[in-house]
Order: sequence, then C-alpha cells, then structure tokens
Amino acid sequence: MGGGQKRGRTQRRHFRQGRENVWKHNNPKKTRSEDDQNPNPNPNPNGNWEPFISQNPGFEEYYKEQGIVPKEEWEEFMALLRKPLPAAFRINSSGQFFEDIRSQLENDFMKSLEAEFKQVNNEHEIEAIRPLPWYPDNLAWHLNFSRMQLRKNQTLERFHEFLKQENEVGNITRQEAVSMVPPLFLDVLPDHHILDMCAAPGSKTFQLLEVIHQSTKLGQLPNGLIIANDVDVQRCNLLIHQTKRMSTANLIVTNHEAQHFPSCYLTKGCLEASNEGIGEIRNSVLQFDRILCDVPCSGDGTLRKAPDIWRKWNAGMGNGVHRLQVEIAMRGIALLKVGGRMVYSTCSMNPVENEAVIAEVLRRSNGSVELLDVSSELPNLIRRHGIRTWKVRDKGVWLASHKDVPNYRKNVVVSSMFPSGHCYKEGNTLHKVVGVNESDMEVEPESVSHIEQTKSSENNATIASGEAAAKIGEVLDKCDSVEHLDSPSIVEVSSFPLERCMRIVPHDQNTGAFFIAVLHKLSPLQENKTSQITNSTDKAPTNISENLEDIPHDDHPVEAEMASDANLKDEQVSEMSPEDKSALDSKEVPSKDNGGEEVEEFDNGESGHSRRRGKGKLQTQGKWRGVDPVVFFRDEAIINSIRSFYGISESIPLDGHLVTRNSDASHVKRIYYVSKSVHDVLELNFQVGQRLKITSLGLKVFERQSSKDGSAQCAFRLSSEGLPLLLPYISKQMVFATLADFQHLLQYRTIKFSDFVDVEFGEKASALMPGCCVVVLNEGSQNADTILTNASTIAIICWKGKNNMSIMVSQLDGQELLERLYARFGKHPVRDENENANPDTDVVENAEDGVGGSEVASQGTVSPGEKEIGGE
Ligand SMILES: C[S@@+](CC[C@H](N)C(=O)[O-])C[C@H]1O[C@@H](n2cnc3c(N)ncnc32)[C@H](O)[C@@H]1O
Repeated sequence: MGGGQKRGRTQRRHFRQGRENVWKHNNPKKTRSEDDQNPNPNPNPNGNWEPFISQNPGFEEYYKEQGIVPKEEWEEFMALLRKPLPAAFRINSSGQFFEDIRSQLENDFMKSLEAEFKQVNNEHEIEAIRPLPWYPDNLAWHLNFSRMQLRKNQTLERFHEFLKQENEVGNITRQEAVSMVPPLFLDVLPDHHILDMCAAPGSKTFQLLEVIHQSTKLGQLPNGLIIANDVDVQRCNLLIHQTKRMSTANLIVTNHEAQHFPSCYLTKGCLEASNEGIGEIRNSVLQFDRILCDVPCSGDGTLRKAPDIWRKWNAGMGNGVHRLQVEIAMRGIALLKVGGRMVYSTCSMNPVENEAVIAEVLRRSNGSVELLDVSSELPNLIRRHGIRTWKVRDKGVWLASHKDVPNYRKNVVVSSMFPSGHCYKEGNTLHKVVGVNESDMEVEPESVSHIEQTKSSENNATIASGEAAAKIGEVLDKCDSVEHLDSPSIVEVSSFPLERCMRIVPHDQNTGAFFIAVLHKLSPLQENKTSQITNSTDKAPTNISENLEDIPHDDHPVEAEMASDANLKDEQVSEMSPEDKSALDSKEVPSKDNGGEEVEEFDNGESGHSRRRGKGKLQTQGKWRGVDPVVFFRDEAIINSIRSFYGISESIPLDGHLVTRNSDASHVKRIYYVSKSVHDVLELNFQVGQRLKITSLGLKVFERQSSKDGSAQCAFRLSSEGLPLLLPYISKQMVFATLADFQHLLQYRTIKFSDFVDVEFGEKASALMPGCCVVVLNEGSQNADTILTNASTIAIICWKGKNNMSIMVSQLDGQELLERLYARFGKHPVRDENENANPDTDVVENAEDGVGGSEVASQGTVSPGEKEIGGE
C-alpha cells in the first residue's frame, strides 16, 4: 500500500484531531479560573488567552436584512449564537450494548445528575440530560452541561468518565444535534442504494449505516449499500476510522469530486456482448435510491461551537461556495433514480447557499424534480420555513437582482444566487410578471423573474416575517402598474415553493443552525433550457452532464458501447465529467502490472512492515495511480484451508464476496468480506474500467498470521470486526466460557489452561489447534446453537498457545467489555491472586508460546485507528 509509515503517522494525527475525545481536557496548562472566565478562549499574538470576539457587524447586518428570523426574535437569536453549544451525542444503535447504554442514561444518569445539575447550573434548562425529542427511540441525547463543566466539576466525574469511555470505544458518537437531522429525512430502507456525496468525517454515513443494518439478523447482511464519497483523502480516512465500528460489509468509500462523481453504466451492446440477460440490467447502472448531499458550506450555523467564525465571517464566504453547491446537487440529481429522494443540507444559515441552490436545482431540472413538503415528518423537530426572497451582498453592496450586478462581477455573482435566477444581459430590463398569466409569457415560468404578491403566496407567514417583506410590499405596490422595472431596489421573490425547505435556528431548541431540503425525482433529467438562459452570461457549466442525465434510460436510447470502449461517440464523451474523461484517457496508461510511475515513497508493503521502497512503483487501481487495486480473492486453496480450520459452514458464501487490495494472492495480508450489493457494484466498476476510485470497502474478516514457532496451522486468523458476521457459521476452534473465566480472560489477558476456574473449559481450550480461536461467553447452560444465533452473544478472538490462552482484543476494548459485563450481569470478576496464573496483563511480554508477541501486538492489540486503513 502506498504511503506507508509516513501515511500511517499522518492518519494517526488526523484520527486524533477528527475523533478528538471531546470529553477530555484540551489544555491542561490552563488554570481553572482562566477557563471559567473565558468560555471561548483564543490565543492572541502574544500567546495570551482572550475570549473570542463574538460580534461581527457585517454578520448582523447581513442576516437582519435577509430576514431569516422575525425582527422581534433578533435579540434572542443573537444572544443564543453567543452562547457555547451544549454537547449532544448519539448512541450507536448497531453496538452490541446500545440498549444497556440507553437504559443507563434513562434510569441511572437522568436521575442521578439532577442534583449535580442544580448545583452547577443556574440556567433556565430544567433537565441535566435529556433525549432529543425528535430523534427516534431515545438514541440521541442533549446535555445541559457545557464541556467545561463536565471536565471541571467533581460531582460530574462519574458521568464524564462514562462519556469518555463510551466515546473512545465507539458506543456513542458525539455529534451536533442538528447534524443528526438530514439522514432522518432520507427515509432510508435496508435495501436502498445510497450515495453520501460529501461524507467525511462520516457522522451521517454512520447514521445511514445504522439504518440499513437495523433489522439485519446475526450473520446476515442487508441488501442495501452506501457509497460514502469525499474529495479529501485524509478526511476519507477519518470516515473509514469512524465507520469501522459498524463492522459493515455494505460500505464503499470513494474519493472523487462530488460534482464529477463518475457514471458507471453498461450499455445494451455491452450487456449483450457479455452474455448478460436483460434481467441483469438492474446491476448495469449505478444509480441511487437515496442521496445525501451535505455540501461544503460557509458553516456559519456552527458559530456556537466554532466561535472563531465570528472573526472570519463575511458575505463572500457564502457567495464563494454557491456554484460548487449547485454543481454537486445537480450531479446528485443526475445520479438519483427516478422515484428516489435526495436531501440537500448545509450548516449555514445563508440563503445564497441554501434556498438559492435549491431554486437553481429546480430550475435546471425543469420539472424532473420536486421539492417535497415534509412538514408532517419528525413533528417534534422545531424548524422554520425556507424563505422565498433574499438579497445578495457583494463587496459591501446589497444587490437585489442580477440586474444590479456590475458587469465585471457577473462571473462571480451569478444569476442563480438571486431568487428569480434570471440573468440580465447588458441593456435588458426586468419585465414585470405580476398579473400576467404564465401562458402569456414568452419564456417558461420557472425561468422568469417573478415579482409575486405576498398575499397570494402560500408562504405568507415566512415572507411577512422578514424585513424584506415590507419592502416587497412597497415594490409590489409600485409594480402593479409598471411595465419595466429598472430600479435597483426591486426585491425578487422566487416562484418555487421554497417554504418547503427547513431552517433550524439556534434559539428554537438550543442547538446550532442547519438547512435541509428534501427533493424527489419525478423523471429523468432532460436537456434544460432554463439553465442555458440562466447561464448565458455566467461561466459555462463545468460539463454538460449537469444538465443532462448522463445515464441511459428509456428516453435516451443507448447508442454506444460502454465507457471503456474505444469507439465512444463524441457526444457521449462530451457528457462525461472531466474525471470520467481522464479515466477514459488513462486507458492508454500502462496497466498496473507494468506501467506504474516510478516514485520515491514509503510503502507499507505486503509484509505490513514499513519500508523505504526507493524508486518503487505506485500501486494502481484501474485508472487511479497511487491507489491500491481492489481484487476479488479467489484462491481456492487458501479459502478452503480457512473454511476447514475454523469449520466455516458452506451456508455463508465466500466466493465472490472476498476482496483484497493486492493482486498477488501469495502475499495477501488482509481479506475483506463484501455484501452482494457491494459485489455487484464492484463487478460493474470492473466492467466500466474502474471508474470508481475506491479508498476502502468491505469488512475485514481474515488477517495473515504467523507464529514464532510455526505452530499456527492456518495462515489466516479471524479479525474482531468480522467475527459478528462469521460467528453463526463457525464450528471449530471455538470454546464456550463461563462468565467468571470470560471476565478473567478480559482482566488478565493471558491465562494458563490449568488456571481457569472451570476445569472442563481449560481442558477444551488446551485441546484446540494452536493459533487463532474464538471464546464465546455462555452465561447459563444454553446449547451452542442457541448461543451462536443470538444477537446478544458476546465472543472474542483469542490465541491458543502451548500452555495458555491470550486475548486478541485491545486494552481499551477489553476494559470496556469488562465494564459492560459487570453492568449487565452485576458480577465483578473476583480473582483469588493465588488461584490463577500469571497476573501480568501484557500479552506481548507473556505470550511465551504460540504467536510471536510482536505479531499479536501489531495486529491484535492496537487501536483500530492505528492500523492500516482500507487496504493492504
Ligand atoms: C459539511 S462537510 C460533510 C460532513 C459529513 N456529511 C458528516 O456528516 O460527517 C463537507 C465535506 O465536503 C467535502 N468536500 C468539499 N468539496 C467537495 C467536493 N467538491 N466533492 C466532494 N466532497 C467535497 C469536504 O472535504 C468535507 O468533508
């Protein structure tokens, strides 16, 4: 794998930043009084700590003018923006102990924290912690303690410890409350194919994965899949780390510019050539049932948690990302199946990044997409209607219409930023539309600048709430009798039902701010007159595929062979995104076997040991240089030996489900399991010339192992992540332990067979083949079948040596599991020091036989974030 140790270190640094344990103290050198006085400390150039400035006149002027909250709420809105954001977290419902954790919060902490809360909090909030009322099943929680209170207050120590530990092992995820909202509006089902276009660091991907895995039985996989994409490869690594705890075989992580996310489809001719029947057509196009389009944005909705935005904020931030947001959203629409749903969201309050983008998507889609009214969904979530009128601010000047934009700024301040979306060429005037039938208009209604009567709008309340409403009224009064409107003070009102968009504002529920819109695709995208009008003086769109559906469907007869064919027609090439084209071009690039670029780099290599490769060859995944290839693992000898060693039943299919990141089977180090849905996408991707640049996929199930004395009889050991999937199918190398012995193993990590409390267990353990094995907790005297098919069964991977058994679980995970067992069964492991062997807990030092200690340490006991990600 390219990158090697250098990348490993970078990854670790990013993991630390990305999966910061927010419950820890950040700056131990600060004194308590400094911290308490300065809720948002900020170093000045002299290195002294100062509070963040929580004012920005430009910000206030901007949002007052936009009228996103009514005048009478302004002070409350601003006051809350200046307060630190209360912490929120989600219980990971895929975790084995999620019910225990929820019950601990509901029955223990909710009550026990009451008294502490009264002591430390004199605010009006009445509960110390509470479930978010709009999040299903009490799985998301809001804390009324600030992070500082949590860290500093002795009485909160137990709760603080709980949060720290559960966060570290991944049983809970800290996530801003409002950021949990968009996936809830996607209406996801377990068999959906989902694209998360801008997915890193992955909080929402995680939520989506939870939904598709929700009703899956132990040992089975859902039919759906998620492709989580992000343009930033390091942030992709954060996402991979974040989602690792899901142990999912239904995820593919890709690294593309979302606006150029590649098309993958096989044309009719190609299907025939490959003897695939029309019945297979379902797998011949990569389109999605659900798309999450959580785009990059100015982020001013996160002011409460990132107060440095106060200092940085300016109106240009929103203007600067508008075009990219439109391009990403349009690409999403093109990739969405007819009948599918796409959620567009930002953590910005700015209408230019929000309503303007949605209006432009509706305009360009020309009736193929509708904006859904989801007011009946999540009724407990307080939100405001989207607005239909706003202005654009550029270089300190308010612009009410594209007409007002000076010529030299017209390529920057584009028409789609304005409510009408109408582009004015030099010398044009705005034609009045009030009182004109749409049928009388020369151009299509949705492409025309509308000045609407607010009283006839469904959206009276929303529009009337803003300052702009008064101005609209004034202008409309004048408009009715005016044929041409040249006044720069005209206020445009969008004709689209943008009130169906949702804006969450901080003072409604003591949260951050967020914007969400839900789109539904009604028909394939057609060539779009509107966007041509709209863009007549804008820079040309990056590619035509923004406006054309670039995936074949009934209305687009399939004319050419698949993308990888040399005889592609010119127009087909022109519909491709630049990335598609470059992938196509790079077909001429020599294949991975003989043509990688010569580079000087570090490489983790197959041995897993970092080594300097010198002038080595970059790995190549299809067209993508520097990316490990994805290869189906079909080495029958190895697969059979694994099956036979662990007694893995034939009822779990392995053929076609195992992949590696190395084409040389004899050096494969890790083997990943992929679901049928992922398999199908991979097949398609191979057939179209590997257009998808895959960073990570699948669930690690087997890892190559070696033992110092060569006693291990199978070249591969089981991995902890893959165990929940394989457990019901395993019949060998498995022993059932009593609660006491299981707890002792977790506590002491290595135990001599003769030292187990249950003598029979010790004997059975010693009779296993040397090497990797599974220890299953048998609380009570259930039979093996019942235990193995029960989702709440607890099992760990161990190493059977000559004289002892060692666990292959990280210290942290072992400790957490021990705590959970105690919470569930109420028994502490009581150990008579004389009774059992070696009290040392370090498996590396004490593994006197079996696998090489360093092997266990490097593969079994480091935290997941420190292992290689997504490849060999
Ligand atoms: C708002 S964050 C996404 C947060 C994420 N959905 C979550 O819930 O964790 C926006 C992401 O978009 C990514 N991004 C920026 N430009 C992009 C582009 N052109 N294509 C794809 N991703 C992009 C950034 O790297 C960033 O990770």
